[in-house]
Amino acid sequence: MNAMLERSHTAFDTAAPLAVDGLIKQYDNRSVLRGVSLAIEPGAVLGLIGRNGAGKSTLIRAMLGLIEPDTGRATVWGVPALRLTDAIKQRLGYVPQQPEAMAWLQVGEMLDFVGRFYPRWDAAYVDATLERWQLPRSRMLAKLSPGERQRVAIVRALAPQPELLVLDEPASALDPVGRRELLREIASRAGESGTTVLFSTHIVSDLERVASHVAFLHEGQLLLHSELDSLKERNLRLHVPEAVAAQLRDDVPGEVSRRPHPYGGLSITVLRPEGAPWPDLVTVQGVRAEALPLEDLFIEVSA
Ligand SMILES: Nc1ncnc2c1ncn2[C@@H]1O[C@H](COP(=O)(O)OP(=O)(O)OP(=O)(O)O)[C@@H](O)[C@H]1O
Repeated sequence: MNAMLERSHTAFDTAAPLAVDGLIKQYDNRSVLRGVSLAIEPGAVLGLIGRNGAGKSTLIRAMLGLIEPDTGRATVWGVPALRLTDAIKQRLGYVPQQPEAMAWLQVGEMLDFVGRFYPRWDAAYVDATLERWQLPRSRMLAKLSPGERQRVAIVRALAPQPELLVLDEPASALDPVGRRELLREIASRAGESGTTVLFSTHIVSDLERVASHVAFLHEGQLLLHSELDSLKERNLRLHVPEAVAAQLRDDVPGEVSRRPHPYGGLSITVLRPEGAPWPDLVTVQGVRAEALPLEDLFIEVSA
């Protein structure tokens, strides 16, 4: 696997809505997070992407102080995540991957109960959304389908009008219509209220629809953290004909991966650092260049 390609922020940014530095976490002597450092800018919509088991939920839980890392630190607006005050908790909304059941309550009872703890609780939003999603207040939480339970968890997280919204694979149990609606809601919260959003996913198209930034986690390491548009502009796959490939001695600057091209020569993926020029190879006669779809770029980066 490639060494870490692009570290995010080197300095620990304590003013950031969410920041982690050097997070290491092991379970049963297996490293799940291997030194993750990341800071999320105010107003960013960060899509955290990675394959099953990459460590996304573990990272999110450590960022919010729900688990303690073995090493490293996490802060929420500069406050250590393991010691969040009620005032900080009121400013953040969290949709866990598996929302807690509270099975003995009805939908409306649970939301009314939770709402009492939030000064900015938007009861009108709750009523309108429950109606739009055809979720009667009188339904028992225990009897909801996983998708319905996820919708209730989303309402619960959004109703306090949080400044920071953290969603762990929020769309996993939603149907395509629900997923689109949720993504629209995330985009409008970010656009209109300046809400900072972190959401994890393994669906690249969801990420492309709403994220301003992307972080790619692979086997517990953060391989990429970038603005989404910049990432799209900075990558190229180069098809290098055999005659040119034979003369290549060293790695190409920004090289991410190289493999034999099915029709001869080499296929080299390049990720140009921010502000750096393209490598000279791009202009060599016979070399063809194409931008990669993000999904392919993630595969190359983790190859
Ligand atoms: N409490 C735990 N005890 C033991 N192992 C754990 C625990 N929590 C997570 N793991 C392991 O850590 C690894 C990362 O899990 P995590 O849930 O963070 O991944 P993920 O990227 O969110 O995966 P997915 O996309 O499948 O939800 C997995 O191999 C998982 O089995």
